[in-house]
Amino acid sequence: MSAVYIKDHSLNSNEIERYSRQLITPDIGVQGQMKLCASRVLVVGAGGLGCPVALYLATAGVSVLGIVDYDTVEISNLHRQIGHQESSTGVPKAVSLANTIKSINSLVTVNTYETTFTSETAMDIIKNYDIVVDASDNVATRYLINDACVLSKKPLVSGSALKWEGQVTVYNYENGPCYRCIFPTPPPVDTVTKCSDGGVLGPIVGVIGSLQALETIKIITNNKEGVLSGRLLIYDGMSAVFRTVRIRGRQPHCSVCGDNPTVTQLIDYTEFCRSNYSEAAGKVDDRVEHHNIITVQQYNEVIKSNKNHLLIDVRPSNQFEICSLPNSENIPIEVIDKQESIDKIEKLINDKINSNEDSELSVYLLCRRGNKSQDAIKILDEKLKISRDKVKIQHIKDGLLGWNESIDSSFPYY
Ligand SMILES: Nc1ncnc2c1ncn2[C@@H]1O[C@H](COP(=O)(O)OP(=O)(O)OP(=O)(O)O)[C@@H](O)[C@H]1O
Ligand SMILES: [Zn+2]
Repeated sequence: MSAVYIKDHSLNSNEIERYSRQLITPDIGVQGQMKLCASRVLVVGAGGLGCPVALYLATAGVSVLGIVDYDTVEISNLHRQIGHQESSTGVPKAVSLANTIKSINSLVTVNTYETTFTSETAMDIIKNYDIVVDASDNVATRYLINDACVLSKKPLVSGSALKWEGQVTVYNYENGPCYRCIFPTPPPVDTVTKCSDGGVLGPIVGVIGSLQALETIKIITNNKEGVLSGRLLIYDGMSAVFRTVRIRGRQPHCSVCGDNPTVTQLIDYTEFCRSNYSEAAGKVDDRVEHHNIITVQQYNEVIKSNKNHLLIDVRPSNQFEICSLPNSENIPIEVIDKQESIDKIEKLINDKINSNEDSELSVYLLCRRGNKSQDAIKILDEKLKISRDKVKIQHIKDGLLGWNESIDSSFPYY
């Protein structure tokens, strides 16, 4: 499988001065620096991982850096995406990161792609680079990058981070496994926790992104022995523990890098993974009956008309504490099926009905994006013993993100 042959580039005095501390390092040397100064690396994602990766590769003297990101900088990115500034809010992330890089190392050529990396765009972009770094945040993009790397015979430096933990490995290097050898099928959509749901600490993505940059430097400088191929490095930031575990080698039956591959060109990864190329946009499909759905606009009318109703917010309590709509009760989805919660909901319903006897009571379920609130409908439909004559249960489509977008932009978006 793919090795990397980077031609040498003789160093000029500027480069010798700038990279002096690095080029005297054992196993780098002038030869290694010459390789770095001739190398071309593509970084997909200019977020939490992509910022440290691109910054360290640029400062190490990579010749050409490609940066792909379809998104723009937001204030909530700045706690960890250290290649962007407050003044870049609203600017495409690829451009913002490129500007930061150029202000640190003007010797580097930065190509920006302010676009989504898709099956249509991937091969055309990748062909200009020697190595690809996956700094994205969603499963569809991970499979896409993997397959594009296998098909174009390029090593892939992969990283991920969530909460207090992160992982790094190198795929498709010197006959090592690819991402599909380890994960032949995508995980069920519901089991994927996202940074925007689970949170992540800046220093965690900083550590993982730095390790990705280091693996890339080892590949470029031909330090083959140390490359993290066939091994997975796991960092637990809370316990301050690094572990490296062996993972499966290349699988002869792998559908893309195996002996008789069935994937011989890029496919539709959004269909394959039943999710899209955007972690945040993650369109939520309607999974409940039409009469169980209310829009944020309709809920706004409910509030304005003072209609008797019960609002249950099913997000985790730590999210509820940050911000919530007025008069909402927090019963997290994780515990809503417990008898204690059901009893509590029945009591809340009865209290509301008794306070306003002749009206029908609507119970509205709310979460961040309108996904878990649909699960809650199904659970309550099954568990609530209370008569449905006077009680109607609905979920608020698009959840609090929809509320922020369409009703109240001052409601914290996070
Ligand atoms: N297929 C893709 N094409 C281009 N950029 C992508 C693709 N998939 C993911 N990205 C980018 O990768 C980056 C991942 O970084 P990260 O998760 O730290 O950022 P984020 O999406 O801004 O996070 P948050 O969830 O806080 O909004 C994002 O900037 C995202 O736009
Ligand atoms: Zn494989």
